[in-house]
Amino acid sequence: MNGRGARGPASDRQRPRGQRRPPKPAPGVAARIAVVAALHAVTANHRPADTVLDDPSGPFATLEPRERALARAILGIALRRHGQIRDALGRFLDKALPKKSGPLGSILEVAAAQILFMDVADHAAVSIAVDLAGQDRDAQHFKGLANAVLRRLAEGRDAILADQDEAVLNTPRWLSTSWTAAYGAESALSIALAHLEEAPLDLTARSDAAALAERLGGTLLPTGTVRLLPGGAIDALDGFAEGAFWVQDAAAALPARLLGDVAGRAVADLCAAPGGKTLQLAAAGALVTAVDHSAERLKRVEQNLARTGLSARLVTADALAFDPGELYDAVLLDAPCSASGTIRRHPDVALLKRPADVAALAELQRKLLARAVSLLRPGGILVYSTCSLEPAEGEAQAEWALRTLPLSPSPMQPAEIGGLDALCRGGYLRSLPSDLPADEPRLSGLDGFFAARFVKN
Ligand SMILES: C[S@@+](CC[C@H](N)C(=O)[O-])C[C@H]1O[C@@H](n2cnc3c(N)ncnc32)[C@H](O)[C@@H]1O
Repeated sequence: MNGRGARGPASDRQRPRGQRRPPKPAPGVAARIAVVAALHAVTANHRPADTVLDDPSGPFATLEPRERALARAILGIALRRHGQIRDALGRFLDKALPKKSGPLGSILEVAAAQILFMDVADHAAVSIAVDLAGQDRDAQHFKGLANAVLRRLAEGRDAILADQDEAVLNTPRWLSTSWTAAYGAESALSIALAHLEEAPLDLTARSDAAALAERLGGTLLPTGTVRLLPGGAIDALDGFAEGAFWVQDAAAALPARLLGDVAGRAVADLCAAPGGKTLQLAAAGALVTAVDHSAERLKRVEQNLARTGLSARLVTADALAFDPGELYDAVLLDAPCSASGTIRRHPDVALLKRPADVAALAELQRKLLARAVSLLRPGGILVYSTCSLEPAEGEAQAEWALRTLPLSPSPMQPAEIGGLDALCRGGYLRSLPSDLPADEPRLSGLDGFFAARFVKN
């Protein structure tokens, strides 16, 4: 969006002396302004939602906690149900919106997210949207259109929702084609449906997972993860400040465990930030060297280590050029990937990623695999993992590594991951968002993850 009229009020410092403070937006309006800007940043400027949410000069930065929580909820739905929202709006638009309509598209989508999927009064969603359009130089010409479309949407809501195929509409075709080929039509559908639910809050305990589950009233999964319902401030949870846990999806916590007993062993954690696996390895007594090329992201690892009282050597470097002059007992390569396994947690991934990204990342992953092997002593263990559902970033890479690099397979056993047979596919770890179902959808599922273990010849 061009932001005119949709920006927050100027700070007191910037305001000329004597000028009156502009009126504070009515409750809920600041949240909608921020969501419109954030949605536009994702869909038009292709920025990952997390970078927009965390941007200190971004649209969420000045929101008060209550507005922020509302804005996050609306943005989450607008991204997760983006295909349905666009389909629904399209039913009332004869043609594409004019190019010179400013943030009108995002304003309509944000209002539609509320009308279709949230417990918000229709008239409030419509009137705020029309007001926001009115405040923008370009969108103001379409106030009438916005009003008419959104009113008709509210009237037709039930019939539209009954008519839509939510799994199809919210899943890009190339992803459903890939999942159908890899896992079958039934599983592809289950994955798409799992993506419509918010993911649970998963925690890894620094030491005693059972005690942490009891302390927080969470569920202890067979894999050792403590699971809570999503929502609420993580830093307000009992034990956060003292570093009793860190946030980590239950599937993301499995690859580090495949390295076995690492106490006293030299382990390189390549592509380590924000450090969930570094913390696991350090907590298990490994001498960890955590490598990431992003100094910014390594700061998060540093903060997490400080909070949990754990230690690791942090190295800012391109893993492809990392040359420590020593060999490691084990290497964990949690490679950069399309992240298509994390769509439940990051619904923007479905909107931002393209098949070409998978191809480019697969090439990088092979280079990183070769580098990882060169850092291992003979007999050392390599675990390669990605949070992707695409076999091109998982199984195909493991098969390539076995054909090309001095590696032997080391198939994993279900007992190593809490006895979850279903996740042990062909000796590899392969989790799907539809795995580990529970009665409460928001306590169900896992990130889509792949991991393979090898021994260096
Ligand atoms: C999937 S994330 C890693 C998540 C992390 N292992 C964890 O458990 O928290 C991938 C990371 O790879 C890093 N990365 C990407 N390319 C890299 C490279 N060539 N060398 C080092 N790090 C790289 C990114 O900065 C990012 O932090």
